[in-house]
Amino acid sequence: MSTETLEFQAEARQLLELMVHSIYSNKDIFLRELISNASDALDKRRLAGLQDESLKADDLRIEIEADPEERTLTVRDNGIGMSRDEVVGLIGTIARSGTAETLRRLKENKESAELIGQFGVGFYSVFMVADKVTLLTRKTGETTGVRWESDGDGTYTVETVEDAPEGTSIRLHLRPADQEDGLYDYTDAAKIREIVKRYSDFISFPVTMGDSTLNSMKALWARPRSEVSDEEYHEFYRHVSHDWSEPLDIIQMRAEGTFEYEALLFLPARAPHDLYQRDARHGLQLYVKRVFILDDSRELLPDHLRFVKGVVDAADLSLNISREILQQDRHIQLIRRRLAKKILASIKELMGKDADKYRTFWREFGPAVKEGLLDPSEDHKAILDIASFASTAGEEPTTLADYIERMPEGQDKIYFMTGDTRAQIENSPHMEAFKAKGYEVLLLTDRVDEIWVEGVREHAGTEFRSIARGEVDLSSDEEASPEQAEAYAPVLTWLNETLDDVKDVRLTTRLTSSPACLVSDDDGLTPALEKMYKAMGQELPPVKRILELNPGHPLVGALRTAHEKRADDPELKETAELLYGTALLAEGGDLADPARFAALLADRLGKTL
Ligand SMILES: Nc1ncnc2c1ncn2[C@@H]1O[C@H](COP(=O)(O)OP(=O)(O)OP(=O)(O)O)[C@@H](O)[C@H]1O
Repeated sequence: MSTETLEFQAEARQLLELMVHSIYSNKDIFLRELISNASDALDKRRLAGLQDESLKADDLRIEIEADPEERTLTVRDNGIGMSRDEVVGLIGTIARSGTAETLRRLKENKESAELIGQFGVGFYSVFMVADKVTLLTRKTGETTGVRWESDGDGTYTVETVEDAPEGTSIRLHLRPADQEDGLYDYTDAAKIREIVKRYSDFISFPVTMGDSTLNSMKALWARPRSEVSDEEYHEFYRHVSHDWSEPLDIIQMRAEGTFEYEALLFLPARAPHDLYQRDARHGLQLYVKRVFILDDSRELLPDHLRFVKGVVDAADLSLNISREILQQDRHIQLIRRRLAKKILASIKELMGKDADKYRTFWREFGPAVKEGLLDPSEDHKAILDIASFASTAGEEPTTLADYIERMPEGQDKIYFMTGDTRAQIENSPHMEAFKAKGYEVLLLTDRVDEIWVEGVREHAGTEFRSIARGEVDLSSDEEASPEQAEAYAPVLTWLNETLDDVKDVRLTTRLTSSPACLVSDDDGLTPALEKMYKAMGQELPPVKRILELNPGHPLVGALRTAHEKRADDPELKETAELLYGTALLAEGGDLADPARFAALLADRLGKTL
């Protein structure tokens, strides 16, 4: 049979290069990766046998064979195997999105181990310890197999073979041991045993070498927490998540009664790069009575908790359950609700017992968790209980409970403003009266904040209130007097007619130092929302806001007087435009016609000199 020589895809080649010039000090992990892959293949094989009588599988196992003379190590499984196309597609390429970006960062970065864990080097890690790798595989149901071979340089060969056993065997031609470089003698039985025990003890198939079985095969989620070491949990976490960093928290639960299940869940310590990509792989592994059924089961978690990793083992589901059924199954919906509740409760506990971990969690996953506030069927209180927000009270984010606790006499609302950056909001004119009064304002800069504040009205009995919306209701000593209102009525009416882009013009006590600001109606769209809708392709009539004027500002006072004296002066109209433009700029908004604004301003400045 002819042998074909193919090139690794560019990104795969870069990753291989990193492997060959080994960026890890711990090379032992190659074996964990091989066993992990073999275990996944066996899971699939077992399931195929359960779903189709004719494929019944027995004696599923992983065999390790070392040959000190030849300096080879072989890891063999009788799992599902790979077709020729799969070998080329899965081993020769890295399909995961974001790989190029991650590789670029890896090259520059020292936190490489953590970064690389985000997409898992998996199979390629063999090139840390081997200078030649031969993979022989035959997929269940196919008659011919494939031999794949590579030295870890830019190319590999594939050929069809007639007599391959079902499953996959991977033979490593080991590099010479070099203890200083962390490269051990991987034909040494004691070393192999140590590695398997340490990293792969929980694997549910026997891992054998000669006559002995090296692992205990105990399902971790079925063991009491007190009997499992942190190290074992962490290894298991790596197996299910492909993430090399340690999880922030471990959540275990068991439901007994009419519908029994066990769950072992992990909160990761960092967000994967694809957390906000629709088609990304998220979700839990589903087992039925210790048998692996499905990977990435998003149905087991609400979307806003999609980053949680782990396993659910349900006792009463059918082994034939499909994703489609999963979506509608009443029990699954029940599990999802219970898991969500338990996860939020665990995060709340984490807030109390380890503030640092909680802060890391919220920094990484807060924006995702807040998506839950967009779903009316979710428990908003439970989500807001574990949320924190940037605030004018200090550099550190605050919880709502702490905010409410700090509210001074007279304040009865949770004030917030949304925007792109903290600085932009803090310097916005809307803030002035709140600063003056000493009222704390939450600074909401995540995109999702723009949306949830539209629907969520209160927390723990205290209303939310945007400081850029509606009339300001701060009880102020400087309320506009009836005389003032009367004096300003003509100029306000005139401004309203003159400025096409505003829906109303009124006086405010919101401002202390700026002349003007723009606010949305109580039920009107905000500019950020308008932008979002437009980005989604929705046609909207232009959204108009209200121009609020500070009667205490000299410019506003002078405009009123000028209007009284010479209402027809065309320059007054330009002043009105400048006033509106300034209000827009001050909040970080975009002018419709910046060139015109600049020309008007330059003209005015010229006249002052
Ligand atoms: N022993 C095996 N039997 C069957 N398929 C395998 C085997 N080893 C690898 N594969 C296939 O090759 C793919 C790529 O493996 P690789 O280890 O590089 O990445 P991965 O397992 O998908 O991810 P990670 O490395 O993050 O665990 C696997 O997803 C699997 O489909």
